[in-house]
Amino acid sequence: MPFQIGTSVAIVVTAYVVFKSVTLLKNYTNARRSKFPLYVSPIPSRSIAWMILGPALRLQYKKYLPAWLFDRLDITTHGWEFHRRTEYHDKLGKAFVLVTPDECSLWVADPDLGNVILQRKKDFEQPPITAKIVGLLGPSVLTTNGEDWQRQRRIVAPNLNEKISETVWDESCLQAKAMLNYMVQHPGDQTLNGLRVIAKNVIGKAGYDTDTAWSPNEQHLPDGLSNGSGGYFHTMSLIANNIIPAALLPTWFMRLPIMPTSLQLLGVQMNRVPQYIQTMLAAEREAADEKPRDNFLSMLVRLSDQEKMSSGKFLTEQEISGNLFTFTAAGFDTTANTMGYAVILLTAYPEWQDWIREELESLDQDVTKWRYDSVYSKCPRILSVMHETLRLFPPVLHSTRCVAQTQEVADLTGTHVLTASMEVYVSHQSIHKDHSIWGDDVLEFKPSRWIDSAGQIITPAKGTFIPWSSGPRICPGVKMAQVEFVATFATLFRSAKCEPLPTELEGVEASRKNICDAMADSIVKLTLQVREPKRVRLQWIPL
Ligand code: HEM
Repeated sequence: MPFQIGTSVAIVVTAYVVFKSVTLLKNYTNARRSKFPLYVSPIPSRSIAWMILGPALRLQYKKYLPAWLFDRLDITTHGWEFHRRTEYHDKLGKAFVLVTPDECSLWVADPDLGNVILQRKKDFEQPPITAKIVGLLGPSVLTTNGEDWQRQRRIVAPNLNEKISETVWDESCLQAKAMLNYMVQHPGDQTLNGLRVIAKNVIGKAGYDTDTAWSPNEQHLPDGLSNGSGGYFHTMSLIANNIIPAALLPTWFMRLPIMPTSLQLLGVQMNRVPQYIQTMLAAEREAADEKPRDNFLSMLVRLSDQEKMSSGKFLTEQEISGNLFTFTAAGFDTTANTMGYAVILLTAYPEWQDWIREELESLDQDVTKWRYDSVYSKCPRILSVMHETLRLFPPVLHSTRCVAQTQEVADLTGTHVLTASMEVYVSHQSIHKDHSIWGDDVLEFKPSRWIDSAGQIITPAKGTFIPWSSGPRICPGVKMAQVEFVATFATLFRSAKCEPLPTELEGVEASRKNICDAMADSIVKLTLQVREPKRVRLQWIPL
């Protein structure tokens, strides 16, 4: 019997190794045609086990493996660019092809080539892996291509334009004021969580017309679970924190008693999503009957009317679910993490707090008097803090595309043929850390690099600053995120300063180093974030 089990295992393992060797060879042949430099790794980079365990075990295998082996593993780990910056590109070139048994992917850190790829949306499409991961609740503007993308983009983008700026501004100021009042009284490890609460509540107000008072605990189950939106927001936050298992594991599997409690909760909550959406849409229909409303959710309700199909402006039920997820999770996680990194950077390098305060001193001390029209444009230094944070810590590390049909691209090394189904990653992170673009102080946090002699924000050369991607699929939430960031930071730093909170055993300098170390220990979940936010202990001191 043991012999039979042993033989069966040996047969399965041999078949797996042979199969992966064949696919590796096939991908290698495909990659060679491109004439880009090649880098080969034997790791099955798309296996669920590796996608979940790879990033989690990175520090262990870094410790025990020789550098040549570690390098081959590390490049297949999602988020490698954050830790390795331009290292692989320095060795291999500004564009190279990674070959594994599961993928053949072009990595681009050349701003000109990246720009061309992101402009050619028909030649370089959103790949199936994006739909698999970010489309877990249905197709959306982020996951589709061709006519489906065009129809959804025309519907979604206009709802994120200037007309919501005033609401976003007012709500961000209100939320930040409440958070500051709490933080001044409660120094400790809550700041990053508090900023997530702001981002979530601002999306709630701007997208769903939902008023939620700021409260310190993002993770606690909100009272409104039964009314749909409370439970929905809570689930979006859980998914954002566990995107890979949420996308790749079936919910029945997550709910097994042997699974960690956090995964079981995720499984239960994900099963409830259709019910939450139905409740939200029904409540919105009722509210709209009384008084027509103008927000993201009411727009979805209007377009869910299938009779509109003939007008070409409609969304299917699945698309409503998918776009709600994209709008909520993508919009909130990106902005929340950007704000988190910016607070850490300003605390680690306090001279920049003094620099932004010079700008803020001209503003009324009473935040409730601030109006978007008159105050936002007076804060270019705060916007430059956002840009500098996004340069160093872009929440989305790269734009992902795939080659739909054979394409040609050219760079300084010549013309290259790219064959389907090659994937393409335009690396925001590696381009943002390139010293030939940004200078020798590339790794320094220096917001003043964004301000020209007239005190206005500098527009960098095409393709060199792309935290929001570029081309026709550029993030439609840029303005919303900027308004939210500026309102929040103006409110926080107009009346307080932020310092590291030392423990009894460490001094201020040691605690400053501790928050920098916490920031360096980041991980990609839905977007880039500090692995252990509770390590960031801060105190807010009123001025
Ligand atoms: C700092 C904040 C943000 C960053 C860094 C960011 C980044 C990005 C990036 C890089 C993409 C393009 C991905 C690709 O090329 O495949 C994207 C797309 C998108 N973002 Fe954002 N985003 C932010 C905020 C927001 C907000 C606040 C919203 C809405 C509430 C939003 C909604 C979207 C949507 C709908 C798309 C899909 C666009 C399309 O494919 O046509 N984002 N975002």
